[in-house]
Amino acid sequence: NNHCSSADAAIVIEQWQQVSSPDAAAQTKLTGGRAVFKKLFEMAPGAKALFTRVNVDNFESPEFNGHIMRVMGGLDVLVNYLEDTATLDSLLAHLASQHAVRAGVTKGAFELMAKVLMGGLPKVVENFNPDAWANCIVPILNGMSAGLSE
Ligand code: HEM
Repeated sequence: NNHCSSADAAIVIEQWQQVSSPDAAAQTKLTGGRAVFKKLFEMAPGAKALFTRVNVDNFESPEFNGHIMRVMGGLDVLVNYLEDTATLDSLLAHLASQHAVRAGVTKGAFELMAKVLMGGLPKVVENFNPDAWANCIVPILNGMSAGLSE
């Protein structure tokens, strides 16, 4: 499949450690994830309604915290599998099917998420390498949104 080169993958995996290492993760994943969703809803206010079930109206509720950590945990697994593209594709196919059953989730929302991540990550990752990240993140988000409507 069209994933990033192993050189790009190595950079991204190494830089992701700054966000996801065990001592950083408990806070950065939650606060970073919150920032991502806040920005996403600013850019696409209509998307908020998709998350009613996980109590999006109470942005710091246990339910929405749980949702954020499922998403960030998912992203963590994907990034760490960038160099094993067969397993990566299997993970992406599973996530794609989990999103396909949620009415209203579109490809466009995933494109927006890519933009939000590319805008936010430089704030928490030192020496952020935009090319490597774009090369790796875009195929991941495309893979997860495969089969969704535009
Ligand atoms: C980095 C990108 C993303 C990752 C890794 C990700 C991952 C996940 C995971 C792991 C779940 C929980 C699945 C389950 O337990 O059933 C989930 C649920 C969900 N995701 Fe995503 N997601 C991402 C982006 C998005 C985007 C861009 C949207 C649309 C705006 C979206 C919409 C949803 C919805 C509506 C749910 C169900 C929430 C609920 O439990 O009611 N996701 N996502």
